[in-house]
Amino acid sequence: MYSLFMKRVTRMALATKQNQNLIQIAMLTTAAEEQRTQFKTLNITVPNPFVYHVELNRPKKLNAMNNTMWLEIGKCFSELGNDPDCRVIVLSGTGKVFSAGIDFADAAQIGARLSETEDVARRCKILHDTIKLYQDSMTSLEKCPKPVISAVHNACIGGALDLITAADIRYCTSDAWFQVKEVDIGMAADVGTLQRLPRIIGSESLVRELVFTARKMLASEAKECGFVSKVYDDKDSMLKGAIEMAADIAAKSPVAVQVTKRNIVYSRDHAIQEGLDHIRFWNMAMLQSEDFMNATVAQATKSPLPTFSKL
Ligand SMILES: CC/C=C\C=C\CC(=O)SCCNC(=O)CCNC(=O)[C@H](O)C(C)(C)COP(=O)(O)OP(=O)(O)OC[C@H]1O[C@@H](n2cnc3c(N)ncnc32)[C@H](O)[C@@H]1OP(=O)(O)O
Repeated sequence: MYSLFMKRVTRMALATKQNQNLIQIAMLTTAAEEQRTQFKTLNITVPNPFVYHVELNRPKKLNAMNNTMWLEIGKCFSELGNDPDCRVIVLSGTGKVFSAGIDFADAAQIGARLSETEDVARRCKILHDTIKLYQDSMTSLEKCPKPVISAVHNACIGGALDLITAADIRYCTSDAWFQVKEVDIGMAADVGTLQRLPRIIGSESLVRELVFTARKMLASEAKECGFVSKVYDDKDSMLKGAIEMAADIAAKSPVAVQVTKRNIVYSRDHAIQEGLDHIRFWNMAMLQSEDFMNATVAQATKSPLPTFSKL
C-alpha cells in the first residue's frame, strides 16, 4: 500500500516537473518572441532552455551590416547580458552567407552627411560618433557576461570579422572564408579586428599578412591557425554542434561561467598579477554562493550536476 502511494507521488512529482519544464520553455519562447519583434535585423529564438540563438537577418543583402543592425547588435547583447533566462548565445547568419560586412548603402549615407557639413570639426564629430557606436556594438559581445559562440558559414567579411573576433568561441563550415577587407576599400579596420585578431591567433606575421593584403582565409587555414576551433561539413551540423555546446555550458553554474568570462576578458588585457588580484576579489564573494557548495558536493559524491537557479 505504502509503495503504491509512493509510486503515485513520484509519478505526480515527475508530471509536475515535466509541466514545469514545459512552462519554462513556453515562458522563454514568449520572452524570445518579444525580443524577436523588437529587432528588424536580428532573429532571436530559444532552441534550448537558457540557450539563445541570435541570427543576423538581412538575407537579401547578405546580412550586410546597416546602421540599424549595428545599433541592434549592441542593444541585443546588452539586454541578453542582463537577462537571467539567457546563459549562452549562439550567433549565426540567415541565408547564403554569414555577413558581407558593412552595408555600402549606409556607408554612402554617412558620406552624404559629411559632404553636407562644411566645418572639419563637425565632420570629425560625425565620424567619431559613428565609429564609437559601431565599436561599442562589437564590444557588446565581449561585455556580455554570457559566452557567445559564433557559427559562420560561407562569407565573413570586414565588419563581420570584427564582430566574431569579439565572440568567445568560433565555429565554421568547410565552405567558410574570412576576409579583413578594409584595406581594399581604402580604410584601416577600426571596430575591433586590429585589436583582437592578434590576441586570438598566435602568429603576428599571419595577422599582418591578412590585414595588409585583404586576402581570403579559408576554413582549413582558419582552423590551422586557431581562429576557429571546429570546422563542420555544413551549416545544419554546425548549428547542431553549437547549440549542443551551448546547452552543455548552460547546464553549468551561471555564477561559475559568467565570472569565468569576466575574468578571462579582464586577464587578456592586464598583467598576470592584476588578473590574479581581480579574480581574488570576485571569488571572495562568489565562493560563498550556493552554486559552489552544490556543485562541489555533487562532484565529491559523484552525483549528477545539480540544477542552478537563475542569475
Ligand atoms: C566605421 C566603419 C565600420 C566598419 C567598417 C567595416 C568595413 C567592411 O565591412 S569592409 C567589407 C565590405 N564588404 C565587401 O566588400 C563585400 C561586398 N560584397 C561582395 O563582395 C559580394 O556580395 C559577395 C559577398 C562576394 C557575394 O557575392 P554574390 O554571391 O555574387 O552576391 P551579390 O550579388 O554581390 O550580392 C547579393 C545582394 O547583396 C547585396 N550586398 C552584398 N554585399 C553588400 C554590402 N556590403 N552592402 C550592401 N549590400 C550588399 C548586393 O548588392 C546584392 O543586392 P541586390 O539588391 O540583389 O543587388
